[in-house]
Amino acid sequence: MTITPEPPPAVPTVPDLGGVQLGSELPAPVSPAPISPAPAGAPLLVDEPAPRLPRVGIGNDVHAYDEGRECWVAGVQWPGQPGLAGHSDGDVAAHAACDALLSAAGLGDLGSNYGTDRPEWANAAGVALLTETAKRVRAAGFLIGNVAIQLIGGAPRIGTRRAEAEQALAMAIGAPVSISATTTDGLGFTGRGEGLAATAVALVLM
Ligand SMILES: Nc1ccn([C@@H]2O[C@H](COP(=O)(O)O)[C@@H](O)[C@H]2O)c(=O)n1
Ligand SMILES: C[C@@]1(CO)OP(=O)(O)OP(=O)(O)OC[C@H]1O
Repeated sequence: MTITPEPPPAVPTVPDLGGVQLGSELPAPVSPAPISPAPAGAPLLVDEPAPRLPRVGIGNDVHAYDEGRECWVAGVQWPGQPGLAGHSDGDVAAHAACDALLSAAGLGDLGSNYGTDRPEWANAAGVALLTETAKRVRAAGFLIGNVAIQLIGGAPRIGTRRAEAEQALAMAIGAPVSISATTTDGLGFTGRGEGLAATAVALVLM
């Protein structure tokens, strides 16, 4: 039986770039140095320092709105905005950042570090928890790279004071903090105006 080879797959066409060649501005690729196989009987473990890989951590927090409390979000007071319920000041942005840093450093979470059973943290400011968290992360031998936070909910509108809020939290951890926000387009508990949520990621180095 004669087998007819299938035609090669069609090469994707490249859009007309008006004479500009894709990749023409890139340096010529450099061939990697050949890697010699380890000689037979060589020990598998080499006496070299382990690479200092970055570690990421994730944090989430949610608090219900409480009109009777001052609104503290992302280390900043928001006059005229609904406050947040909680054992502390309910600053979801600072709390999510704490959890992300603790997670990156393998130091547990907010509850295991500052549980509601510890009266000394009652009504604590988010910035106070974050300052203490950064101290614990550094004491465990980590450098803090950065923290990124996203607020999820309608109020407060972080965009109106983003730089101020980022600076307040950056001062607390001694590293850059970026804050974004989304409203969820009216969906879910945040859309119904029941509360505010935040998610954060942190990067630390050993
Ligand atoms: N608490 C918030 C929520 C949103 N923003 C800003 O509004 C933009 C549009 O929100 P979507 O839900 O439609 O994505 C968002 O990108 C933020 O710039 C805010 O400042 N504070
Ligand atoms: C911060 C702590 C402690 O004061 O209390 P809350 O303000 O209730 O915050 P939450 O993020 O729900 O839990 C962590 C608690 O340990």
